[in-house]
Amino acid sequence: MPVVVARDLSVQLGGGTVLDRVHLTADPGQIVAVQGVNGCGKSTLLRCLSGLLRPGSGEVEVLGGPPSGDPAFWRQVGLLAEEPAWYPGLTVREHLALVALTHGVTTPVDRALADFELTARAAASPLALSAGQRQRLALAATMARPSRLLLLDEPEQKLDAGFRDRLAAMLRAYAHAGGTVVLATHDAALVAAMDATALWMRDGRLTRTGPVPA
Ligand SMILES: Nc1ncnc2c1ncn2[C@@H]1O[C@H](COP(=O)(O)OP(=O)(O)OP(=O)(O)O)[C@@H](O)[C@H]1O
Repeated sequence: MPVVVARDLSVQLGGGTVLDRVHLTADPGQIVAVQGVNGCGKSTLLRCLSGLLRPGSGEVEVLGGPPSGDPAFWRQVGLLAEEPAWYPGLTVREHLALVALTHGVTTPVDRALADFELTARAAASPLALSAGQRQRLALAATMARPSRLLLLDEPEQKLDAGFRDRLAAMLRAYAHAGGTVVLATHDAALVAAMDATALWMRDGRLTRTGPVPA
């Protein structure tokens, strides 16, 4: 059974059509990567899939029902969209410890710090991190806990090339273990490295074909 089903999704914003009868499905173990130019509607699609935006028409089913927005839903779904608000009085380690405690993660926090290359900054406040380090912390907070679905809006943002490769490997492993990923991205190399199903958004429509090379 698919983890994500979107049928005939349409969204109008600011008087224009942003999503136009979009269909999308994502199965367990599948990584679906949506690419397309700035403003083509990728984030809007992810907002619909996460239940943060109600489509004007069409249907979304996530894990067998409409995205409900209650804690039980979010415990199964990891979302990386806008940068989260950090607690200035908590360190990087304490943020990840909070996530681990809340989600019953038994793997030591040191492991997540190492996986996301944050060990050397574990005692810092998130506000004292570089932009790329903060992106890694946001990814760690999303990925270092159990979930069945990851919805990621441009997870490659601000990451260096080495960590992008690492991210691809981590997402591949997540999918290999049965997780589902739907992401919006501008990084074609990341899509290839993850062996993802590549989709393109153009004029509010989702297609399987990318831009024709010039
Ligand atoms: N609240 C809003 N009111 C009006 N128009 C909006 C609103 N939010 C988004 N839009 C418009 O909807 C379109 C799609 O925006 P969206 O953020 O989904 O694009 P995107 O593909 O994620 O772009 P990017 O690659 O720049 O992140 C854009 O033209 C944007 O200007």
